[in-house]
This record gives sequence, structure tokens and C-alpha cells, in this order.
Amino acid sequence: MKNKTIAYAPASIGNVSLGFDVLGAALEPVDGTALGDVVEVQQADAFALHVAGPFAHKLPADENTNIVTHCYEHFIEACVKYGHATHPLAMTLHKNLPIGSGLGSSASSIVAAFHALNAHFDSPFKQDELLHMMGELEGQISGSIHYDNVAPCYLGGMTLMTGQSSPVTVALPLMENWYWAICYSGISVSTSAARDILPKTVDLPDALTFGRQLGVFVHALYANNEQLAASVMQDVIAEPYRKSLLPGFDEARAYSMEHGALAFGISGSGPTVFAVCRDQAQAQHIAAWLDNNYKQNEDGFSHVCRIPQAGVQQQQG
Ligand SMILES: Nc1ncnc2c1ncn2[C@@H]1O[C@H](COP(=O)(O)OP(=O)(O)O)[C@@H](O)[C@H]1O
Ligand SMILES: N[C@@H](CCOP(=O)(O)O)C(=O)O
Repeated sequence: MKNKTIAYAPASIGNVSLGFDVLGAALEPVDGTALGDVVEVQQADAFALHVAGPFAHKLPADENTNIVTHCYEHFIEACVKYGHATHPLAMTLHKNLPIGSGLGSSASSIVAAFHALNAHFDSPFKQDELLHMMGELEGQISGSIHYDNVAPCYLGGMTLMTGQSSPVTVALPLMENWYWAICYSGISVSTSAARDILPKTVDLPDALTFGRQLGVFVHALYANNEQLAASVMQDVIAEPYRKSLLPGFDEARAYSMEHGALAFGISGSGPTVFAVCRDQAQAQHIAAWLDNNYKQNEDGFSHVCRIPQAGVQQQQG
């Protein structure tokens, strides 16, 4: 067993507009910013969680309500159930992602925690077993299990959920030249509240559009047809209801599309938005405009991102 294990888990875009709860992508800023949470685990006499990092002060003060504590308890229970030896651990969460941002903040903590725990105990659980645990913990926070943040955060790339217990998710091809301008406005939107405002049923025309868009998108990625892929990146499920929670959303979309973006949408439940761009210069221009115009306060930020092939990464202790 290792003395100290450290895991970094990247931010992610849930839904990617056209795939509510079933499509997600990991994010990596091109300037090298580490946009993701880090979890360290180390053998100790008793469990303890220490929280650090730029957004630590926005988390509940009681460590027992931190999702990382719940991950630890869940993981140890699973080890006991399946006869894997354990010992108590001290954990540190570096909370680098803002909470309620639409960047898969809770997923990042969950994935980093489970990966560090599993690696520390010499990998008793396989990929899909861990994904099930991650999905369950994500469901405790948002009100229902969805894998569109935890899966790309864990595995990297753009991933499509299968609805099967194994494989939970499959990787999709990426458009080589796409750059993603993202902007977090600085306000907080609760994922659970943003799910509660959605209608419980979807009208037949919207269901047909959803299915057509998702099918065409997957085809277009495999055919490397960027125009066709971008043409179906529209959200008929959540955006019509959620955009009222996002000040400046319509203006941000209008500017981005007028300045050449291939598509524009809400990242997860927002308030982060993303613009899909043909090249890095266009993405830099749109990210700078969003930074000056969509951001609401000094907590906000923007980045030009790529979708990394790698998800969670183990770091040197
Ligand atoms: N480690 C953690 N990271 C993020 N949120 C956490 C964590 N631990 C507990 N929480 C709580 O979970 C909720 C996460 O809110 P949510 O809107 O789902 O955020 P996000 O969409 O950014 O994941 C908040 O109430 C937050 O206080
Ligand atoms: N599919 C989920 C994604 C939520 O992402 P988050 O980053 O806002 O937690 C949803 O749209 O509810």
C-alpha cells in the first residue's frame, strides 16, 4: 500500500446541449491551468478530512456533509462487503472548482476521491464498479443519478452513457480542431434546483428532435463532419427552462454565434456557458468577450479549453 496517493480530476461539461444526462466531455484549459479538484489520501489513526484551495470557503463547514467524506464511507463499506482489507485514512480536498458552477464541481471531488481511494488500496474495484459508486454519490447531491459529469471526468474525452451496467459509458471520437471557450459567470446555480424546474415529461416533437440530434451527432463525429455535428448541438430539454436563471445568456449566445462560434450552450446546469470554436484564435476572442460581458463578479473566469483524452490523473506524493 502507498504512503500518500494524490488524484487530480478535471472539470467537465454535462449535457453538451444535445445530450441531457447522457453526453459529457472533460475539459483542459490550453494555458495549463489545473481546472479540477485534487484529493490526497494518507494512512492515519482515524479518518479526517482537511479542505483547502480557492473555493474551500464556499463548502459547508461541517466535514461530515462534504461529499468526499461520503465517498470515503461508501468506499470503506464496499471494501468490507467484498472482503478487501482497509485502514483509516486522512484525506485532503483541494477545492479548485467553484460550487454550483456547471463545471461538474461535485463530480470532480467524487472522481478524485474514489480514484485516490482505489489506488491507495491497490485497485480492489474495476472501472465500471467505481463508476457505479461515483454515479450513486453524484445522485445524492443532484437528486438523481446521472453519469454525464463523472464519466468524462474519470475517463477523459467525450463520453456517451449506455444505460447498461457495463459498460456504463462509451468514448466518442473528438473533432481535432475544436476549441471550447468557456465562461463561469461567478454566480451559483444549484444542480438540484435546476433539475426541479424542468417539466417531468417531454412533448413528442421534442422527444423526436432529441433522438434525431443525438443520432446525427454521433454519426457526424464518426464521419468527421463538423458542420453536421454542430448543426444539431441544440438543447430542447433543459435550456428553454434554465436560461432564465442565467443573466446575459441570450446576449452571450448572440455575440458568440455572430462571431463565428459553431455552437453555444449551457455547461451542465449552468451558469457556465460554452462556445464551440473552429480554432484557438476565435475561441480566445469569444472567451475574452464573455469574460468582459457574461461574468457577473470577481469569482467568475473564462478559459479556452480542449477536450483531453485523459480524465483523472494520479500525481506524485
Ligand atoms: N466536495 C464538494 N464539492 C462540491 N460540492 C459539494 C462538496 N461537498 C458537498 N458539496 C455540496 O454539494 C452541493 C453541490 O451543488 P451542485 O449545484 O450540484 O454543484 P456542481 O453542479 O458544481 O457540482 C452544494 O450544496 C455543496 O455545498
Ligand atoms: N445532466 C446534469 C448535469 C449537471 O452538471 P453540473 O455541472 O451543473 O453539476 C444536469 O443538466 O442536470
